[in-house]
Amino acid sequence: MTATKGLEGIVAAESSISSIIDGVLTYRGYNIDDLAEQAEFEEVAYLLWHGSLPNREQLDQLHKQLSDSAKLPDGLISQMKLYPKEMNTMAALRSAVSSLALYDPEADDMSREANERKAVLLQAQLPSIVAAIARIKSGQEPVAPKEGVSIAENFLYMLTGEAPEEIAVKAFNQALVLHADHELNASTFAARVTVATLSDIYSGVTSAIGALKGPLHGGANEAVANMLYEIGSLDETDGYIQKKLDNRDKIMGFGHRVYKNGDPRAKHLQKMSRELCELNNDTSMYDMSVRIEELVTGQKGLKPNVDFYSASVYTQLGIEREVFTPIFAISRVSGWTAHILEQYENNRIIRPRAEYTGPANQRYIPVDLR
Ligand SMILES: CC(=O)SCCNC(=O)CCNC(=O)[C@H](O)C(C)(C)COP(=O)(O)OP(=O)(O)OC[C@H]1O[C@@H](n2cnc3c(N)ncnc32)[C@H](O)[C@@H]1OP(=O)(O)O
Ligand SMILES: O=C([O-])CC(=O)C(=O)O
Repeated sequence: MTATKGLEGIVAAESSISSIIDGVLTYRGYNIDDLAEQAEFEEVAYLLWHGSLPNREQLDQLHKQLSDSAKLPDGLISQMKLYPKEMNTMAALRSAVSSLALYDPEADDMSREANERKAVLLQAQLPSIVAAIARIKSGQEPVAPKEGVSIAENFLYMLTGEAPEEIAVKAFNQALVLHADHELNASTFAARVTVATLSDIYSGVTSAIGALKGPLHGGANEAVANMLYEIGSLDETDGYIQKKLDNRDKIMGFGHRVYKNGDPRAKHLQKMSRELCELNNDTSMYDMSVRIEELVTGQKGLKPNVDFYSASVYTQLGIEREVFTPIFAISRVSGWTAHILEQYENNRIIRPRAEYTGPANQRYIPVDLR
């Protein structure tokens, strides 16, 4: 038995949710480019869960279900207020989502209907949790969700307490669409491994959040923003990046296990980043990002992934860096829950083997004789 490090190239599940073939990403057969330009995030969530786009009536019904479910249990808000102010926002999100199960009397109901209902509930409540965590961390009261508005608008409203501009809602909606699902990425795999033991959907999403937190996965968007702040200006960019390249350090937001010729989501985020920077009359962050791309792609052949330009997009929307990875989770929970539902439908416990590399034939010596 020989192990493949990082399971590279291993096909570990069948799935009909999203595909990456020859560098083209589709959700249920729809090209991500079309969805990014035209779809509302709620339509995409429906598509991932049900396999087809909703008609007007189905979409209206989903909007209503999401709106009805967006308010958080009072007990959860009280609990989040007790988290230390220095909390890591992804750790707080992980704890809060785990706690959500305690407030759901159907948490362990494994019927398809109950799990679909919980998928909608998680999709509705994650934005409310993330906005509440961000506000509590900065010493502000959480803002209750608004009725009858989209997830993108509601999240930006709950974050600031003010009605967001139309352009911000449009950009944020597009970012949500672009992050919604991505085949068997690490967090989705973690979710599937967890629920394949027939554990509940909350456990699956909690595992996924833990996996997304790492800087090699979703945590890279915050790490990119930290890098841009550390560099500070276009003039400093070449020196900073060259030093990292010479030291063979990783440059966050570049490279991908599957895409070797570029991530199809990055161009949309790059365009959005440029437009928002121009609108804000300050293109310095965009200019720095483009220069970093020139250097890293030029010297290492590595292309930006979804996390690279999303950092400047969220910054231009006035969002704090520590909320970037939780925002990823707000979108990806649609994909995680779709994969969890798919796993339950055709389940077998996921239990691979390890190639043993430790010592053999050890003799036990009692503790006082060692
Ligand atoms: C939503 C997402 O999860 S997208 C990914 C977000 N993560 C990041 O942006 C973090 C930076 N990127 C990386 O760490 C990696 O490219 C990953 C984790 C995305 C993919 O990892 P893997 O498929 O295991 O690629 P691996 O790390 O083996 O890279 C292959 C080679 O490219 C190099 N490389 C890969 N990414 C980078 C990078 N960002 N900067 C510099 N060098 C890199 C590696 O050092 C390695 O070089 P070597 O063969 O000389 O040792
Ligand atoms: O697929 C991956 O390995 C990481 C990724 O881009 C994502 O989860 O969106």
